[in-house]
Amino acid sequence: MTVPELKINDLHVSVEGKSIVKGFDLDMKGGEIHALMGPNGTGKSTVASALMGHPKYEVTSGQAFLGNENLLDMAVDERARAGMFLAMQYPSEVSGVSNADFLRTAINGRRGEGNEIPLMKFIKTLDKKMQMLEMDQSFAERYVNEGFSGGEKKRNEILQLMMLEPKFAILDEIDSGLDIDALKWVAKGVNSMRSENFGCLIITHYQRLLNYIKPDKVHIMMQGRIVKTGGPELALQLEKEGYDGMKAELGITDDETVEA
Ligand SMILES: Nc1ncnc2c1ncn2[C@@H]1O[C@H](COP(=O)(O)OP(=O)(O)OP(=O)(O)O)[C@@H](O)[C@H]1O
Repeated sequence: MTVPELKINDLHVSVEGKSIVKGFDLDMKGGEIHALMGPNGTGKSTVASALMGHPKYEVTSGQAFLGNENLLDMAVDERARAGMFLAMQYPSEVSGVSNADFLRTAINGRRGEGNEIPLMKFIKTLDKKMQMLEMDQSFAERYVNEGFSGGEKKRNEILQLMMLEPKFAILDEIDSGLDIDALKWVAKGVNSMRSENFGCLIITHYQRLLNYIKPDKVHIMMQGRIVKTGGPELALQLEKEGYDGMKAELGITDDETVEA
């Protein structure tokens, strides 16, 4: 398997004609886990949606490559087949479709016709991964996310991640709404995926998650682009000083568009 590298150059994204992402650069080597932090409304989820090919998010310029594959040239399903995965900030409910059926269909969609996962292997794998996440087996038969609590939905996103084994995952605020124990199980699930063939971008507001999933790099995004990159200590600095402290350090004012 090729080691995936995610390279984003000077990405600009508009939503309903309004420019949101303004020159976003990111370079992630295969196997790395990075964290993306930034104030509300700065465009973190917009980057995620644009990379996954959401039609509402118009990439007006820039490039995004997963290995040699040009993501921006691909349809949504092609991006998923290429190994992209998004754990959503607000996971959708899919009424009438059981979690197990949903996962099996998604896995087979990626594997392609003639290469479907054998049923017994699927059941065993699902069992094992649900146990790892301390999810009750009844969640396999329940409709996708229907009636799930906020924390159960987030855990279900990680179950999808572990079952689909993508090359590159974006986890959008996977820690929001999780109690302390669930946070640990989610971190355990993500850490179990760690390998040189799996890259992961964790969008989060809280340093706490990064105590459990050690990132290789931490990026701070403001006003539509990354303004500072560092190691895990950057998240601690942010927690201590807040975004105002970071803005003062970088000389960013509220109305000003950050210059490249
Ligand atoms: N589908 C949409 N329609 C209209 N505006 C949108 C849409 N998606 C994003 N926006 C706007 O783009 C801006 C950036 O939103 P985005 O969700 O990317 O921010 P964020 O950094 O992820 O914020 P948060 O930390 O609050 O989740 C916001 O002003 C938001 O209202």
